[in-house]
Amino acid sequence: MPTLLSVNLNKIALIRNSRGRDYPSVEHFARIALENGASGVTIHPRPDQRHARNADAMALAALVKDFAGAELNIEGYPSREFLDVVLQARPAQCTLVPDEPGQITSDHGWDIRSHLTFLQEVVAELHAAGVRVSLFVDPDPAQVALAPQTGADRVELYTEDYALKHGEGSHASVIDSYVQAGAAASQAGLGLNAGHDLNLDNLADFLSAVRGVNEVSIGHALTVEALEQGYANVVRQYVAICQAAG
Ligand SMILES: CC(=O)[C@@H](O)[C@H](O)COP(=O)(O)O
Ligand SMILES: NCC(=O)COP(=O)(O)O
Repeated sequence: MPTLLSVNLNKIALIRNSRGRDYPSVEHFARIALENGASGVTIHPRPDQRHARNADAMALAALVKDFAGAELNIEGYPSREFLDVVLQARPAQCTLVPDEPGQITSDHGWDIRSHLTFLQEVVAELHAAGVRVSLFVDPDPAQVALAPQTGADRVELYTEDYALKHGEGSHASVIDSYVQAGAAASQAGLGLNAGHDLNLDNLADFLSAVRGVNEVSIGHALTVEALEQGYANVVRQYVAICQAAG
């Protein structure tokens, strides 16, 4: 089962918002990503709409229908406003992230035990709308083991710590936590996603160690790498790494 790539378009939206016009177009780069082998696209519309906006969710939900099998993944904190956007867009997947509104970026996974009833209610509402649900979690087997109690379909391993250590040449010190968390997902019957700060240098090592990853969602590094190498070229490189991982 190959790992699928979902391209996060947040940073395209960030550049777009800096001029108040639809340039660059999020939809244009979504098409480039999907035309070059990505299996889906991701956005994370935050409360302040600093980059991805609620309207992008509707536009991308329509756009992915032009590509057989392509999926939209909408990430975010399940506020009422966010859930209403997801219910209107009806993406294939919604990834629930425990971010506070003012966070500069996502930096932790759910404490499932202390949010269990809330997550159960949110998952049930999204399932009723036919949306697959993934929970953003730290690489902690104990958290992963709790995830089925929420009704969620998948977990997404938060990979920033791995990425930072890989950049320092010391990822061996943390990779086992991801391996164990991935094994816990498999034992719990959960699908396994991963994301945050993955890049062209660290992705292959992650996928060779953590087996059975269904989907990686990548955006920040991909966008920066594309500034040097071209968007289509970088997407194709990520797809090749995912396919080589088997
Ligand atoms: C949940 C996660 O780790 C990322 O997908 C997040 O969406 C990144 O958000 P920013 O692009 O706002 O940093
Ligand atoms: N869920 C991770 C994601 O969508 C993109 O994270 P990043 O590659 O922008 O760090």
